[in-house]
Amino acid sequence: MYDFEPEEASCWRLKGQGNANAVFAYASGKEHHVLRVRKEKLPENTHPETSEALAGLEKKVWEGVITDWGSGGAAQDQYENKVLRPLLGAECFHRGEYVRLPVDFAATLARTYGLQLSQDAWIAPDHTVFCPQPSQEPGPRSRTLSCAMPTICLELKPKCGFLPTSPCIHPGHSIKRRVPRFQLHQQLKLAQGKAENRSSYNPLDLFSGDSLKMHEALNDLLTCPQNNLRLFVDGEPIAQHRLEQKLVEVSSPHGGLDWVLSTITAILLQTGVLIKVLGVQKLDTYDVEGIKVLVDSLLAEASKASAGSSAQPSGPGKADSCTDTTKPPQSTSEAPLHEAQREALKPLLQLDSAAAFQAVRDYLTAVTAKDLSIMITFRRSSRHTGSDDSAVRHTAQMEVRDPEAHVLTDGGHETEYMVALVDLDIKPLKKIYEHWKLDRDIMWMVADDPVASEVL
Ligand SMILES: O=P(O)(O)O[C@@H]1[C@@H](OP(=O)(O)O)[C@H](OP(=O)(O)O)[C@H](O)[C@H](OP(=O)(O)O)[C@H]1OP(=O)(O)O
Ligand SMILES: Nc1ncnc2c1ncn2[C@@H]1O[C@H](COP(=O)(O)OP(=O)(O)OP(=O)(O)O)[C@@H](O)[C@H]1O
Repeated sequence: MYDFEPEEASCWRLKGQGNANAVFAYASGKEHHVLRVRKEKLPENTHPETSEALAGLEKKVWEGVITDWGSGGAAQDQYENKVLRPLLGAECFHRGEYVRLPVDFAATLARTYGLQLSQDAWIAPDHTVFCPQPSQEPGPRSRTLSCAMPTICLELKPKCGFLPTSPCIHPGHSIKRRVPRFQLHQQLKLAQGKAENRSSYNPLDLFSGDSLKMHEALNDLLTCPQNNLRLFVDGEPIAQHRLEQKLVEVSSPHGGLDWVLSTITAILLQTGVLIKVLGVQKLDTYDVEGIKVLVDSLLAEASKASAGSSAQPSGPGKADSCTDTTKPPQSTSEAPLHEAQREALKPLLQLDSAAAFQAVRDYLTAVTAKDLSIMITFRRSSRHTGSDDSAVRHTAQMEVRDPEAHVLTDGGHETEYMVALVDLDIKPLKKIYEHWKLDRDIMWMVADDPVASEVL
């Protein structure tokens, strides 16, 4: 469908990027696809034997689910199809098609935007626009609502929507049971200069199912969007500092920000997408404090079992050179396991290998759901269709041709919308050690900072 000759690279415009991927839109505007290109990974600071042991364990953990770890995106495809789709439902899923980019094309794109890009990429629908855009020639799918406003896409990265209750959590970390992880992490981000202002956003409110609390959570995201709220207008990404102003501008003839937030809330409730995402997040039942110990023990067992192997008996948390030894040794995180944790961990460490691998898979799957984004794309019709809601819904269903679109009615107006989930990447096993270190750093931060303890 697309020509990936190097001279074609200029047709692709950077639309967004994260840690792991850069996303480009086709500049002609005729096509409604994005190219999501995997960034080149930096060389890792991990002991090679540890990496090998982790890679071996990772294959065992996913045995029977992922059968192809080679290049070509098969592992991600199998993860989405076999693990995520049954849990999250097919509605919000738009799995892209893997493409191996020619080396010259990837290099030209990388040079243009100053990025380090791999050749691994996916073509996916552009979720920030309807197909086709209102300004374009009508096509077979184009008999959509006549629009009074541009297409708005709000992208939410809701993060973890529940408080952990795992008995594997150190009693000294009980704040984790009371304060959402997002707010605890804010503390560390502020201290590290990764966030300029504290966000008051509370994911528990967004996931509450209570429209007033959801409205409030969305309002907090607007006030301080960080990387948890992004705006696209007619497919164009809007700079974070202009987000609120632009949203006011495009929505003011239709009820302004209040209408936008109510619409988003109604869409989230109508689709039930947050309930599904929360269900997957809750597969993290042991917390990283439990899962890290389980992975340590699985690595130790694998090391014992492989005769003659020189693999390290523990994970990178102990073996690599990233461990920060400058932190106070009296911290509960460096202390040996608490008696209560030891007790709580017993059943976990006695699981047979199939159940242990399932526990690790569940944790990793939950992490995907804690990191995904929800793209909500909508536009309001100029037509006033009367006040009989059932009649309106019927008419709307007859007229809206984009199979991805649904319709919401308010005050006789029709709002066409689509919801899509993005960033559904499988998380590598080694991430568990990164999560554990981050968790430890957050706990140090909160324990050591009297202001933090007071604010939280
Ligand atoms: O660990 P967290 O909660 O900070 O989440 C990371 C995100 O940070 P955030 O706190 O949302 O700013 C982080 O987001 P940013 O790149 O900072 O926008 C990534 O999404 C990262 O995932 P990956 O390494 O790209 O696979 C995320 O890592 P995972 O936890 O999903 O492995
Ligand atoms: N199908 C899509 N249509 C339109 N925009 C998209 C699409 N997929 C991704 N994007 C945009 O590109 C951005 C980066 O994509 P993505 O979240 O996949 O990157 P990532 O590196 O995996 O992110 P993270 O750092 O959170 O792990 C998204 O935040 C979103 O704004």
